[in-house]
This record gives sequence, C-alpha cells and structure tokens, in this order.
Amino acid sequence: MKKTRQEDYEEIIISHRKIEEINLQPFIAAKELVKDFEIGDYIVRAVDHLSIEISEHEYVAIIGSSGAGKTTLVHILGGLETATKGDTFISHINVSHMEQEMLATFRIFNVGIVFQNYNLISSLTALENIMFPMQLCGVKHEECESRAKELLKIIGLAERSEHLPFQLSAGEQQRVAVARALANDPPIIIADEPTANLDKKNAEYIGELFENFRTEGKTIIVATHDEKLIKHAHRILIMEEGKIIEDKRINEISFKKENIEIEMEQE
Ligand SMILES: Nc1ncnc2c1ncn2[C@@H]1O[C@H](COP(=O)(O)OP(=O)(O)OP(=O)(O)O)[C@@H](O)[C@H]1O
Repeated sequence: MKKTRQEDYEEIIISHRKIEEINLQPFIAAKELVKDFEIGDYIVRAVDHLSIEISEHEYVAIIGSSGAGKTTLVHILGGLETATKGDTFISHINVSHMEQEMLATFRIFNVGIVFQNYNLISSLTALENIMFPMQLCGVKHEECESRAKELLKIIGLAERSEHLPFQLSAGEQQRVAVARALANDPPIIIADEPTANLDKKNAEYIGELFENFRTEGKTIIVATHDEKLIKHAHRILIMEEGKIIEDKRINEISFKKENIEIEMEQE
C-alpha cells in the first residue's frame, strides 16, 4: 500500500530519533514472520510463521540447533534484515516497510549490534571504530572521542585505544565491537553468537558485560549456544525449523537450566 506524505514524514522523524525520546517504550514484536531464501529454484524457509513479543529490559537468549533460524530471526528483530512476510515492530514502529536508508538510520540510534566475527573496520583504531557510529549520527568529534574513551575504559582496554584490530586478540576485538554497539547508547542490543570465537575467560567477560547492560535497562536479544551468555537471560526461546518450540521465562526454567547446559555440552 502506498504511504501518504504524512506517513513518510513521520518515518523520517522517527528514524532520526531515539525511541526513548519519542516517549515510546523499547518493545519488540514480530507478527507471523516468514523468511524465505531463494537459491535458484530452491527455497529455504529460515523463519516459519513466527510471532513473538519482547518487553523492554528483557534479556532473551535464542537457542536451537544449527540451521534452526536463530541468526535470521535476530537479524529481523534488530532491523538488519527484512522478512518475506509478516511485520516487525520496534517500540510500536513497524520497521518492516521502512526504506533501507531510513531503517539504517533508525538502527544506528536504537539498536547496537554485535556479530560473531566482530566486523571491526580494519583500517581504524579501536578508538576510531567506537567513534564511528557516533560520527554517523553527527555527534561532535570531541564528544565522540570522550565517549569512546569512556567505553574503552568500561571494556578494560583504555591502553589499547590506538591499536588496529589486527593488533588485538579475538577477545579484545569482540570487546571493542561491544563498545561500538553501545556507542550511541541504544536501548536495544542484538548479538549473534558473540562468544563463538572466544575462549572461556573472554566469553565470561562478554557475559558479564551483557549482564551489566541488562541491569542498566537495555533490552538484549542474543542468539547463542553458549551457556555463559544463556545463564544471564530472563527468557530462553528454543528454535527448531524456523519456529519457536519453547518459550521459557527464567523462573520457569531455573531448575531445568542444568538440562539445557548438559544438552548443549553434548552438541
Ligand atoms: N543468505 C542466505 N541464503 C540462503 N540460505 C540462507 C541464508 N541465510 C540463512 N540461510 C538458511 O536459512 C536457515 C537458517 O539459517 P540461520 O543462519 O538463521 O540458522 P542458525 O540457527 O543461526 O544456524 P547456526 O547456529 O548454524 O548459525 C538455514 O537452512 C540456512 O542455510
């Protein structure tokens, strides 16, 4: 359906502001999502008529076997990917039909993203990588630098600000990526297997950082197999073949958590 000029205008306003500032609570909802990938004549259905609601300040871990659709779902919920069918609402704003450029702007203010492979810009130092999202938002250089330095301190890498990604270990690179995700202080953090390439100590550290962000009020959605992240979650979604087959709040699962850990260790 063609949008009216007013709707276009509202989208532009919304995409350039933080959802908190327009007085809407961070809240994510997906309705009847379907995501198909077409490879020639072959269609892979990665997400299959999936609906979910996530409240603000929830820490949600999405688990499930390889190919279950976790990455695809996290990407759609974070506005990184669009669904083939269905709607995604971030704080009541339907982002499913937003134009790519606007969606990118909306994301940069509202969603911090952490990838498995860090995705740092190799020619920029740790400090510059963290400054980058703020620069995209038009924040003044001094302000970007001071916030980036503050974030480097939080992640314990204040001394490494001038180092390029290749001069940092995997764990350090991921910490920089986490700091970058926080640069614009977004209300939502999404992460896709953020500890997959890290050793136990670094994975624990990322788990603790996420736990801190949760207590600060961020909404966190993480696709993971890692118990060190899952143990901090309020809610666990188990996916299979593009569907959520179990949706458990932490108080329901606390006594069953060991089972989940055992299952995962056996994988
Ligand atoms: N870009 C793509 N093109 C084609 N098929 C894709 C694409 N991305 C994902 N898929 C397919 O969609 C399904 C779900 O993939 P997805 O990466 O979301 O699963 P996952 O649960 O995250 O798996 P893993 O734990 O191995 O990362 C898989 O069958 C995968 O092959």
